[in-house]
Amino acid sequence: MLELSRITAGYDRRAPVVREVSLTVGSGRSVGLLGPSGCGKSTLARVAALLHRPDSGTVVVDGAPVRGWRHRAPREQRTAFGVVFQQPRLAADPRMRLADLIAEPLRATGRRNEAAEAVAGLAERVGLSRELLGRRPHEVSDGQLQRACLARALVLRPRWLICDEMTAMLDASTAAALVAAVETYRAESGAGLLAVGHDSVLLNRWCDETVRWDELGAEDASGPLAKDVR
Ligand SMILES: Nc1ncnc2c1ncn2[C@@H]1O[C@H](COP(=O)(O)OP(=O)(O)OP(=O)(O)O)[C@@H](O)[C@H]1O
Repeated sequence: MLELSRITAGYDRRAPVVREVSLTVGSGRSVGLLGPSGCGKSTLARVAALLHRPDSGTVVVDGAPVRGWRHRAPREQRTAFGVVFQQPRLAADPRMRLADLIAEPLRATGRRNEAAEAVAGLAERVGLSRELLGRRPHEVSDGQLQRACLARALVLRPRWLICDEMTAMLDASTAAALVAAVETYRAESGAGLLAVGHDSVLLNRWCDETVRWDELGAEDASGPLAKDVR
């Protein structure tokens, strides 16, 4: 289970963009989080993925409370998450060939020797040809680069996937292919998913449940209004 409780987070402690928000995703479940641009979805997604330390609130991952974010998170917790962002060009080192980009988490965790086999399998899964694997980000389309970013998110076989507007910049067929690749992985691994976006048709079709940002609510003196999604 991924449990976010009373999360307050942002970029200025005096003006947080996420206030006392709670959200729970059951193990192996998929939850779509819908909300308008700028409401704080990405910030909450980054807190959930242990990439952004909240000002207050708690995150519990599969029963273990999170005590540190980013490099302060223990490796076991950090690598439980695969994350895909909206803009692949901001998420990819422009100097790396796609094969190295996909393998980068393996190298970072001392498993370089598994790279060749893992990259070949994942490339097929996300629909990247061998030829594309040898190219650098500026030599491929946004959709091709996002395919590589999804492969990178899957390479450590995470128990949780956080997809933040993963398909927002993609054409319909690439979007469908990436959603299918996520669902194939989830079906075989039992991984849970938090998918953030503003496309209710897509998220309703993709996820077990969807929840709107305004339904997450804030908590007030009379107790929690937050909606749990299990
Ligand atoms: N690095 C940052 N520094 C300062 N403010 C930020 C930063 N990132 C986001 N913000 C601000 O925090 C607020 C919430 O942003 P966030 O990206 O979480 O929203 P969102 O709901 O995901 O929006 P979108 O759907 O447009 O991506 C916005 O007002 C945004 O301008």
